[in-house]
Amino acid sequence: MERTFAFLGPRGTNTEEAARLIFQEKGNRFLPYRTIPDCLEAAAAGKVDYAVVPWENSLEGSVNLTLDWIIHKIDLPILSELIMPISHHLVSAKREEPLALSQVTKVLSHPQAVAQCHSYLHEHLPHAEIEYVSSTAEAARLVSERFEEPWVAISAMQAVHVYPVTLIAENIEDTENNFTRFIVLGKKPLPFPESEKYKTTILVTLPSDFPGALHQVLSAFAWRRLNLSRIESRPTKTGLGNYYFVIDIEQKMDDVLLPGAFAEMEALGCQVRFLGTYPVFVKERNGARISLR
Ligand SMILES: O=C(O)C(=O)C[C@]1(C(=O)O)C=C[C@@H](O)C=C1
Repeated sequence: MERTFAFLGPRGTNTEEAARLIFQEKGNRFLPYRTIPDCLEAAAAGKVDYAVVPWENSLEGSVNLTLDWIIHKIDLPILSELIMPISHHLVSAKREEPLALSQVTKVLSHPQAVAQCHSYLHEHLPHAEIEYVSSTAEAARLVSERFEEPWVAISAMQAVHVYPVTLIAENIEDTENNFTRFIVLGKKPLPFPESEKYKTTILVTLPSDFPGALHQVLSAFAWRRLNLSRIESRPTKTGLGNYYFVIDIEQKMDDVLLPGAFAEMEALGCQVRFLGTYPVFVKERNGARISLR
């Protein structure tokens, strides 16, 4: 059965690698979209079956654009998560004389990628301007097109195979512990194999004027011994100081514990929105295959 996947493009992004890794079966089609909102809207409008987007990085934290779009703009369940190691590389346009770092005037990349390479940039390219673009592959594409400019891009290794660029420096991320979580969203369920690890993600809005509401919410999980792996607050966009809490619970939706916790929060006056219950897949660094954890 043919399935279509929107990914943050153009060709050669980390998101494309994540999408192709998790959906390796023949017949799947992967379509590049220019921005994260474009990917999510394509899946929401049924132009593609699924969207694959980044949503958290181990060095830089949440990809706020993904969170905000899921919260405010669309209503698509999260169907799975892939955790993938990320390496960044410095590339320039192919040129006769290799570009010396001292000649570089501008570094282009995605804001998350730049943030994951601050130490390298501080040490080796303190003189260069930083320009944020929509993805790491877009940075490589632009640098290759403007080959007369002394510009470099921070991009993934796949981009080196897609665009006419040369590697200048490899693995420039601040630490080896650089992992990004990608999620798959879509209306139709996907037949994933059983996994040892599942998560459930919810969005909680606290009642106003309720001192200690967050404490009460957390205790609804604590006394049921439900493990939380992330609590992220995002503005509701209704006024300064109003927040949603995105909460990842380390287990699959069940019939007893989670419905009980949600009912308890609702009884406190909280609004609870279910964002998905899904298997987690992990690609180990240097691991040829993804494993289930
Ligand atoms: O630009 C890319 O290659 C992406 O896939 C985006 C993205 C991100 O938004 O976090 C994905 C993984 C890395 O953390 C850096 C950039």
